[in-house]
Amino acid sequence: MNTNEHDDVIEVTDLRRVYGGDFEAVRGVTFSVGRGEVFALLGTNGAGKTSTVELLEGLAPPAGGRVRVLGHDPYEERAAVRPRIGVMLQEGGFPSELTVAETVRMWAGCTSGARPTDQALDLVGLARRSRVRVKQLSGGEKRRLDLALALLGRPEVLFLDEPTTGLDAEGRRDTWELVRELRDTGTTVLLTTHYLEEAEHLADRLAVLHEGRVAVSGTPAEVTASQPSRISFELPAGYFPGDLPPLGALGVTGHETAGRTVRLRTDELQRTATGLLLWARDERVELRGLDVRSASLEDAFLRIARDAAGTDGGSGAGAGAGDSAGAGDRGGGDPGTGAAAAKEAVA
Ligand SMILES: Nc1ncnc2c1ncn2[C@@H]1O[C@H](COP(=O)(O)OP(=O)(O)OP(=O)(O)O)[C@@H](O)[C@H]1O
Repeated sequence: MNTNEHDDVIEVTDLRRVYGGDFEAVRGVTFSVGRGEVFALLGTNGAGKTSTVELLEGLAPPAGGRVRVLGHDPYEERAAVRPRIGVMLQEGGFPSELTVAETVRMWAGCTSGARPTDQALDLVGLARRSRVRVKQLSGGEKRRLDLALALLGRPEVLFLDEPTTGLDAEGRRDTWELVRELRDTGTTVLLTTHYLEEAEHLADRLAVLHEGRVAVSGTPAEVTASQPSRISFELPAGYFPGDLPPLGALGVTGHETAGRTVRLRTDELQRTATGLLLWARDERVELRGLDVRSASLEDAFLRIARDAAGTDGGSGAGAGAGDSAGAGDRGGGDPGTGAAAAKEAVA
């Protein structure tokens, strides 16, 4: 048994899952999660997140590779693992005629060392709704009830499959706060999410899955560091792209122009921004609409989706084609178009 604080509580090595004998939904996934860490699995629809998490929960045996949760095989040694984990599935499926409190009490009957019902409901902000029938709860309240049940046995490891889907902004923030509190008291949390800001706010580390494989992993900062920062502005009246200072000398790695809007990519945001502002000062012009931003997790995520969809003859996905020239490379060079399309593909 793991007792060391720094032990990996979850270890996944070359994990595989096959459906119907020939469809490989999980194709060699490897990652580990340390005690007290929040780890997020992100990915496009159908990337294999739920398929992976179900193997960690011991709901099915893997087709290949190895899973250990708290040092045990969660499928073969289910009895050793199950009492120490909490699971919040995507679909709860409770009897709809029971009240909220009755549902918790029923669940508590199958859970050793369960928290008192009031405490469990209080944790997720459902105490006031304890006498309401489950069928009368809103979608977001049902997600909270799911979470209360997952927390009932004071789990060492918590699996949360899209925990905030259907919650309003306040409910989402409350859930994040709760997850942080649990993490701070030593609970290990593995969550899947479609919300990139959720991963950015909550996760100590994350992995982005794509088509059953880990496309990128690391801390949110590490993952975003692999993406360029962006600067955009309107060309001052009477100026052409060729009038700008030599962009390569400012650290610009790519640029495109759409109408009067210039968009630059750079790995050296401060150097590029400084050079541009000094140029504007010397020219005595204003850079209207100036927007300077570091890469976000969303940029990294969209790039993965875009790369995956990038075999369609070079439309929005080929925004890099605009890297070579200053003037006139518009249309397909508009990264907004490509990003929006990619975002739709992953929404
Ligand atoms: N029981 C099943 N039988 C056959 N194929 C399945 C089964 N469950 C999932 N799949 C397929 O396996 C792939 C991975 O599905 P999975 O649900 O793990 O993805 P996901 O990343 O959780 O997706 P989402 O974000 O849409 O929930 C998909 O192509 C899906 O259609």
